[in-house]
Amino acid sequence: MPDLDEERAYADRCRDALRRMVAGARENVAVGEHTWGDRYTAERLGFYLKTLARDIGEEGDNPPFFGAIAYGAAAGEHSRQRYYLGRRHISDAIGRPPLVIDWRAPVSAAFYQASAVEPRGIDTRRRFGWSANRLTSFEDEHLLSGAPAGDSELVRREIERARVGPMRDIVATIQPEQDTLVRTGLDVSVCIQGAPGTGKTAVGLHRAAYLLYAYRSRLQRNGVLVLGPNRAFLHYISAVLPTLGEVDVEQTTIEQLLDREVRAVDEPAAAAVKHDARMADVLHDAVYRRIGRPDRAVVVADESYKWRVNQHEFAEMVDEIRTEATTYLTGRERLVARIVAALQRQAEARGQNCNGVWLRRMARAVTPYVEEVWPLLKADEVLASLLSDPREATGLTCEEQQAIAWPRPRKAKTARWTAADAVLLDEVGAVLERVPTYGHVIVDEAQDLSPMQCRAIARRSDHNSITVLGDLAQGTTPWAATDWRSQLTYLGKPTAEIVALSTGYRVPATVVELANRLLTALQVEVPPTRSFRSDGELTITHVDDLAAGCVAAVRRALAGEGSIGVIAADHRLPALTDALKATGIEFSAADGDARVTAVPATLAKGLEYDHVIAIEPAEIITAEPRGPNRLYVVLTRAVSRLDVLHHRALPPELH
Ligand SMILES: Nc1ncnc2c1ncn2[C@@H]1O[C@H](COP(=O)(O)OP(=O)(O)OP(=O)(O)O)[C@@H](O)[C@H]1O
Repeated sequence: MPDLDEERAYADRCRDALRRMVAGARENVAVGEHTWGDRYTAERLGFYLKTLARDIGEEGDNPPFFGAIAYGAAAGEHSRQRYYLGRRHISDAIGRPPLVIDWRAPVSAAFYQASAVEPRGIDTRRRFGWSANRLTSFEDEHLLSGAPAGDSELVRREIERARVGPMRDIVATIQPEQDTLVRTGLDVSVCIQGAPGTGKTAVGLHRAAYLLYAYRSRLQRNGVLVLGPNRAFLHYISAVLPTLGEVDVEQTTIEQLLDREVRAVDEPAAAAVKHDARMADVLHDAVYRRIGRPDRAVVVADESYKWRVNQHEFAEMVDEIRTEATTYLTGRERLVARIVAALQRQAEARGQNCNGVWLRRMARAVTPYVEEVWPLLKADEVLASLLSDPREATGLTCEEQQAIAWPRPRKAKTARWTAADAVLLDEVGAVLERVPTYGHVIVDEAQDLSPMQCRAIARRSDHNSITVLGDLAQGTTPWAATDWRSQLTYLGKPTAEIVALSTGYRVPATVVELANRLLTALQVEVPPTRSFRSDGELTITHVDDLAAGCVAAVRRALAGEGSIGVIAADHRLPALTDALKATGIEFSAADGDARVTAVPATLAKGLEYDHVIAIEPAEIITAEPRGPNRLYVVLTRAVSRLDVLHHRALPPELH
């Protein structure tokens, strides 16, 4: 294997080749703008090139490769071959073997999966250490020698490094159990139950990148959707996929996906009913109840003739289509078409020429008859009518009907929709007509979704696969799942495989041990986390004044490195941020990028900070019905250090 100087020379050669690739591609864009006439493609390519240019130019901290594998003599087609692995494929000439192979290529899988027990023909696995953009070291594992490999120091250092800024990719250090999930085929739906910091989000994002590489043409049309819990989370993860060269993945929240202006908040009792699975039948009924029975025949005058479908035949058509239609509006269109076809048969029997113009005229003429029995509906009108008078919702109890009833009837135009209404509107919309689907959907923090939200996701992945990521112990919504099988059923994938991850890469062992003590209070069956990390620090301090204690803790934390997150019950946070402001400490909100971030407990999910200052656990517990779960989330955000400050008594589990 080459020595360090030779590896550095190889890295320079790769950088030069990458620069030439960018220059060549840029030229292609310039040419493409004139010849393709496809502005979209040129734009996407331009965006891709900018990312590429930024990676090798401005950012400069993305090494061209992170690992290499050298095969032994008895490795078939790979015999004595050496491959370098990087975030992207690099080649210096067409027809020559690439200098660097994309981490997603089939040959790269061996880098992640090979072990001393199962070397897969690999003689040496080399991991490279970089500092900024300089190759500083490498570490070899000789897998064929049969000696058991110890833990890689470079992997440990990467996992234990202090965190700053947004989430980074983990391509250099993906662990074997994670790699298996990342490389699961496009046709397979999988559910990953993982304790905090086990890399669920990382696995989900890398799976998106892998699928786009391995199944690009199949995914080109429908795309990949990543759903996260809130904007702060999306901000945190937003850089990972672009760094991996994937800029076309839609990353959003379920609220943004449903795209409704939310102008009101439901009482808890109303929200509970609206998110209940029975609402699917209630809404289906509310739509299909509008279909009536014809009370007259269809009669259409056509020059000197009159074509007709008698009342009985008309009623039969309605009944038949009602049972076979996939959606309400296709049913309506089919009814029009069926009536027109009946008229056409009569007209043709009389020698009429039934061309396109004639057919369209007939369709217009029969529409008023259809409207009487199968009226055109809009989702917001259906829901406004139901919420104005929910007595027709026979699947609900009287109390439930009252809980969702508006105080006075309203029209759709003046309705002030809530977040739960947005989900119901989507459901009604789907009863009316099909929604477009994605090629693959990745759902993070899926334990928090209600049955109705799950259905909204299920219909967007109809006939396609999904990746479900979550942790039952971190469920904080009133409808949070307590078992995955039923959640998967609502998500339309009842038989998806459930895989558990329990090695935590974020939270150090001392902090994990504290958080694990809460598990018994959470009433869900999940294995406790095992931490990969033996470093880290935990302090629990009683303070007389929370705000003053917080300021002092932040000051101490600022003397070290890494990001700092102050997390407190939502109603406590303003007093703390006022105190930070008064002392001139700069900080940002949960979706900002300052070194200190002030985070309400309800937004902490999915985020992580090098140093977390968690304020008053007892208050976090009492702030909401699932307070213990929220506290579990808060305590597991720390990467290197957790300071717990309390004035009130600590919750008994934490003693
Ligand atoms: N193989 C790995 N190599 C390096 N870092 C890793 C690896 N796996 C996970 N991490 C890091 O551990 C941290 C936690 O990962 P991630 O946020 O994906 O976990 P999670 O299971 O989604 O956690 P939570 O449920 O608490 O949101 C991240 O900083 C991630 O980059």
